[in-house]
Amino acid sequence: MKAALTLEALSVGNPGGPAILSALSFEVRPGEVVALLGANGCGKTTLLRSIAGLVPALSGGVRLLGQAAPRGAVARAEAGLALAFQNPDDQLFGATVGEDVATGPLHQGLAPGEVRARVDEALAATGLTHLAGRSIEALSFGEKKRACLAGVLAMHPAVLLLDEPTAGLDPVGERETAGLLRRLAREREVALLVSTHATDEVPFFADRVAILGEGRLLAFGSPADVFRDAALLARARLRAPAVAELWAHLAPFLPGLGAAPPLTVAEAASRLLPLLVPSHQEVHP
Ligand SMILES: Nc1ncnc2c1ncn2[C@@H]1O[C@H](COP(=O)(O)OP(=O)(O)OP(=O)(O)O)[C@@H](O)[C@H]1O
Repeated sequence: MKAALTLEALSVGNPGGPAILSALSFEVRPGEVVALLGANGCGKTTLLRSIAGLVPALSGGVRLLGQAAPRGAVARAEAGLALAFQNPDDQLFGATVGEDVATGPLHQGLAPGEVRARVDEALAATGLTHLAGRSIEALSFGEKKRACLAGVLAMHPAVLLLDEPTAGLDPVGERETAGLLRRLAREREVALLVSTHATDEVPFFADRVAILGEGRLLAFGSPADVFRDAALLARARLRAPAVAELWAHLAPFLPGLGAAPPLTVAEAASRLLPLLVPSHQEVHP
């Protein structure tokens, strides 16, 4: 399958400054979610802004849907790419939530009925329908983050870049957003590149993980591969999901657990129950 987004030896930094990340090469396929992980200040936002065309690359290239990406943010948006900003105040300009979410579809030149349908759909997906008429200034931080997500969803992009979409969300909202990202990828074939510090959610939404650190791409692989590499995580100032850390503490004393830790509570439960309750499999086949 042709990649939706391809980075070719891309080096990025702030205008006039040195490279923050050098020679990054990886791709995101249609229907795939790639999580972008790395410590504070490693360059996740800089990378996403550069891919979106807001900051020129220092060297290397970006391909969108198989073509060299056009220059500049507007041309890249027209080519099917959207970025939801880390700081909602950088993105939200409409008077009300509904007006703000309509901005993208209106710029796309859609008919009024289609714009309304896109807005309704995006607000429902992000749990904001009841706030459609509320002024942007009156929103809580978490509501603003959801409004940012709704705004990019309404544009129906082929490639969606999300900068910490779950930051500031309540725990249920965090899990709901993880599910929404999964569905977007599966049902609409969107390619998603998502920067996040929500380590415990990554196994729920990401197919592959890009680990950034030391000014470069340290690793690119499945959540199982990267989260089971303790040396890699230490180098990148990251940790595995909490349930995998618990497993690592227990495994030396309970050989039956096996070495490869689970990444979700559900996976841990299904592996622990037969050990702790031998009759479990007969009772609950
Ligand atoms: N306008 C700017 N001018 C100079 N340096 C900047 C500018 N914006 C960001 N930086 C620096 O660039 C580096 C990368 O910042 P960036 O925001 O991309 O990191 P990040 O990985 O997204 O961090 P976080 O996890 O804290 O959001 C940081 O050291 C930051 O201080």
